[in-house]
Amino acid sequence: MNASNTDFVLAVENLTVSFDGFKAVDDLTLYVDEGEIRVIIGPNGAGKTTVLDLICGRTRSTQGSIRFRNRELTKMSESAIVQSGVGRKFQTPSVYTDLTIFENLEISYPRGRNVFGSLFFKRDETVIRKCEEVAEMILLKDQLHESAGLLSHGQKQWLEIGMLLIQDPELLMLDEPVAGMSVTERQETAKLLRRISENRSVIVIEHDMQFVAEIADKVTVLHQGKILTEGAIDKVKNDPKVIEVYLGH
Ligand SMILES: Nc1ncnc2c1ncn2[C@@H]1O[C@H](COP(=O)(O)OP(=O)(O)OP(=O)(O)O)[C@@H](O)[C@H]1O
Repeated sequence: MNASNTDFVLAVENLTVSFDGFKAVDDLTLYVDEGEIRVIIGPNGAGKTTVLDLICGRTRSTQGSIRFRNRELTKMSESAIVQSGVGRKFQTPSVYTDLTIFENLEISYPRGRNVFGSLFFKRDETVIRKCEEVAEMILLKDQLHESAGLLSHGQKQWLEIGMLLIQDPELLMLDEPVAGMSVTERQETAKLLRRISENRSVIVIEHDMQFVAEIADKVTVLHQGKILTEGAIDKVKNDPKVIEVYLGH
């Protein structure tokens, strides 16, 4: 049986990308389950960000396949990948600081995204409800009509997650979501990701091992573009190979 036609939300198989002969991702195979939080860890330059870039279509693969709900993504445009249900958050928050939290969420609502959508965009009950629902999830309901510029760094990260959630992605990818956050914000983010994964899968790149232990269903350790090991956090953090190339440093 071809392993690609499975119940996995995401099936990455034999994925390779070469930059001038250098394989940043090298024959990578990984599968992500429904409702799973997968954390990718590994030393600098291991290829973690490149894997997310490949999945969201920002970087084109040299070889291999990426199937999301059994649809091949490697030939699709970035926007088609977003529309198929893959959301990606980059490291630096990019919220509109001169708009309110509500407005930030509203402009991210799928109908408002293209030229025609925004021309005919009407603020109806559905949109308002959805913005409120997402604001509650990201702990910003009480500040809904305040300026996003007043939010802390951590809250801006949550708002950006909310701007993705409003599009209802089935797979959400986050690059170092707790970088620069306070301890309390980290704990809240862990709870937030748990709530988010109740009805979608999440891939997170993270260095903070305490946070990884709190959220990960499964950890994939990348090293030189390949999987060094994969499994539950306890297995991974005690693996001598992982200690040697990553945790011991
Ligand atoms: N567009 C590109 N052109 C050339 N080399 C690239 C490109 N993108 C990434 N690389 C190289 O691929 C390797 C993997 O980079 P990547 O950013 O994916 O690593 P990472 O594991 O995310 O590291 P970090 O933890 O530092 O963010 C690095 O050596 C990087 O310089």
